[in-house]
Amino acid sequence: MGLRIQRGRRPVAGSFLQVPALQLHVSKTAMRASQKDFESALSQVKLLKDPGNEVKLKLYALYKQATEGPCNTPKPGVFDLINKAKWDAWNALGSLPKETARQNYVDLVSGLSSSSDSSSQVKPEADRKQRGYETLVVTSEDSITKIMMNRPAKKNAITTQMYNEIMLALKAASKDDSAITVLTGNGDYYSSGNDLSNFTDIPPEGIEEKAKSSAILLRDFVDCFIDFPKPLIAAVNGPAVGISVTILGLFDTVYASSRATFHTPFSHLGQSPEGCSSYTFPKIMGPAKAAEMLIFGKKLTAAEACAQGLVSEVFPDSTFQKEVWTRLKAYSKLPPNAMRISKQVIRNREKEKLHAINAEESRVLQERWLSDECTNAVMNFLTRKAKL
Ligand SMILES: CCCCCC/C=C/C(=O)SCCNC(=O)CCNC(=O)[C@H](O)C(C)(C)COP(=O)(O)OP(=O)(O)OC[C@H]1O[C@@H](n2cnc3c(N)ncnc32)[C@H](O)[C@@H]1OP(=O)(O)O
Repeated sequence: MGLRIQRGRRPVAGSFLQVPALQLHVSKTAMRASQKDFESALSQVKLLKDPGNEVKLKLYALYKQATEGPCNTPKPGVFDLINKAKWDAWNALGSLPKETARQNYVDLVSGLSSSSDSSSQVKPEADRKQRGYETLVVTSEDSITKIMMNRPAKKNAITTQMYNEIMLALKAASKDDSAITVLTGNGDYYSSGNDLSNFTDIPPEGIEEKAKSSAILLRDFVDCFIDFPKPLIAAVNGPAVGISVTILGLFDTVYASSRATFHTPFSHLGQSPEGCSSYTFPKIMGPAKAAEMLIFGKKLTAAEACAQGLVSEVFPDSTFQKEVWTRLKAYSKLPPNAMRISKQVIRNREKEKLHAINAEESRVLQERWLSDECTNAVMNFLTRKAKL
């Protein structure tokens, strides 16, 4: 995928080491908590002074998730208050992997130990923060779950790990007690789209296998947006490229900074539209405007994107954060069930169609990734010969 450079020879992992981007694939799993760390945290927790019910619930939930996986017991009755609170806390962790839960447990106990050492209280903010993500900052506050892409130095380019973490964060947000969910970016970009170095991490089975697994990842990723049950809002804080633009058609509301731009340079990259944009964009802006973006890679300003219906409202960059969050805090106080049901009424009849479109777009891209056009475009970027 994007690396069929030596014709007739089977590319192997690491066969392209002269490209500096390739040397960045360092596994971070070594940083995860071991079973020993976990056991030591379990002993340590008994020595702590009472951390309060909220923290105890969090510890309980992480312990259950780390040892048993996702919540697997029936919901206790409404009058069984204590067991229901415990069940809710565990269930809110969704499909958080066992090892991440174990790491979060160890981190939480270590934070509690150091704060009790210095006789200070655990800050509620620290408790509200959901940890365990390396490429995102995920917080829940004021009935809003905020998922912030957090690779500002790389313009929030989406690595394989980030795709997976966004899926996990969305799954957790779909089950937590927030009313609305917001996706945004840290730094000057919203996101520069797919991290092009994803194309360099070729498994020993070869590039066809890489294209296949990437198509599966893409399809799963987009499916999470199609199926997301609560109001989903994008706060587009700066320029957006590629897949970060296409999936906007699956959001319920899109707010943009006046500095944001919207760019889908698929033909330049030898690729084709994804994120259901081959369907949502013509529907939103009409086929002629959609073709200019999706076939010819026309970059839209925030004002143009708003005029064409892709963006709900544009705010001056200087007041973007303040105005957007004030608006969202007001929306988050609306009855959550009514909002969820309204979304279902608006979106549900399209769901099946969107899943079929997503499958088709992913299948077409799987082939595109093996093309010379795509290989050359990705190579040119990675060897610093080309930028958008
Ligand atoms: C599982 C696979 C699913 C795939 C789905 C299909 C998805 C398709 C798409 O999303 S297509 C869009 C792909 N994106 C791009 O082609 C953007 C490439 N980037 C650029 O052209 C430029 O970086 C820029 C215009 C976004 C910003 O330019 P500039 O302001 O001059 O900043 P830098 O180029 O210096 O960027 C800083 C730093 O970030 C790295 N970087 C930025 N974007 C990407 C990216 N998309 N992939 C990889 N790396 C990126 C850039 O290389 C710099 O790194 P460095 O500091 O040099 O180490």
